[in-house]
Amino acid sequence: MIEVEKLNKQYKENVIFNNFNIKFKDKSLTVLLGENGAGKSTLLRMITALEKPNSGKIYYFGKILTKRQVREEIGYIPQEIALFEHMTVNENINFFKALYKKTIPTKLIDSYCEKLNLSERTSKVSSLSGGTKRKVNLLIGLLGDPSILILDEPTVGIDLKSRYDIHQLLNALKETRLIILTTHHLDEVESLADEIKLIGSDPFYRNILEEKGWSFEDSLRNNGNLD
Ligand SMILES: Nc1ncnc2c1ncn2[C@@H]1O[C@H](COP(=O)(O)OP(=O)(O)OP(=O)(O)O)[C@@H](O)[C@H]1O
Repeated sequence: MIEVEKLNKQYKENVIFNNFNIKFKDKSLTVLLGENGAGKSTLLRMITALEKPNSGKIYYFGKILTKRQVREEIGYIPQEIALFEHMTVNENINFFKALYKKTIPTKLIDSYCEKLNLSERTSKVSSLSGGTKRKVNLLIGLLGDPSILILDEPTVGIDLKSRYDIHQLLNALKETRLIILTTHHLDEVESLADEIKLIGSDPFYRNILEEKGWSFEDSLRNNGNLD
């Protein structure tokens, strides 16, 4: 479980979170929904210890962790693809593997690649499609065997088949870990979400979720950040 308590975050005069509380359950995938600028990426970066809140606490499985412990516990897959383009997929895997204290065995990497339909392991990243690059980006985030996986729009701008492959793997992974994901795709919400948390103020999202009959938590409103 991740518990965010009384979190405050502002950029100069721009208040993003005001005494904000939210919880994420273990062994489930939570989708964070909200319009552009709602604060989804900011929240994920604070959970990942890449950014500091102005005040507030974040508990990971009941404990406060140091920055280094957070990095060991979390696999963070950012919106931007962060790979070495001039290296092959396998060379990227080996490079990033070397940065971790503990890593997953080669057999598990092979099995993740199989689930992702990722066969171009000896090709240079620069020659890969956008969808395949996103698959490799996800794979890199898994190398340290994280108990928490955080993905910021992992399937943005890719074809349906690649998105399906990524969904297959995420659906298998969520059985054993805590996953938080942001997306703007409703089909992604439908095929992946165990929990939906809305953090935007745009009524469009609220209305569409109600129309679909999906249960969701209205996080900013529950926290008194909205009227
Ligand atoms: N480093 C920063 N400096 C100043 N303002 C920032 C910074 N990062 C984010 N913001 C502001 O914080 C707000 C929330 O941004 P954030 O990127 O978290 O939104 P988001 O919900 O992830 O949006 P998107 O769906 O577009 O990714 C926005 O108003 C943004 O302009």
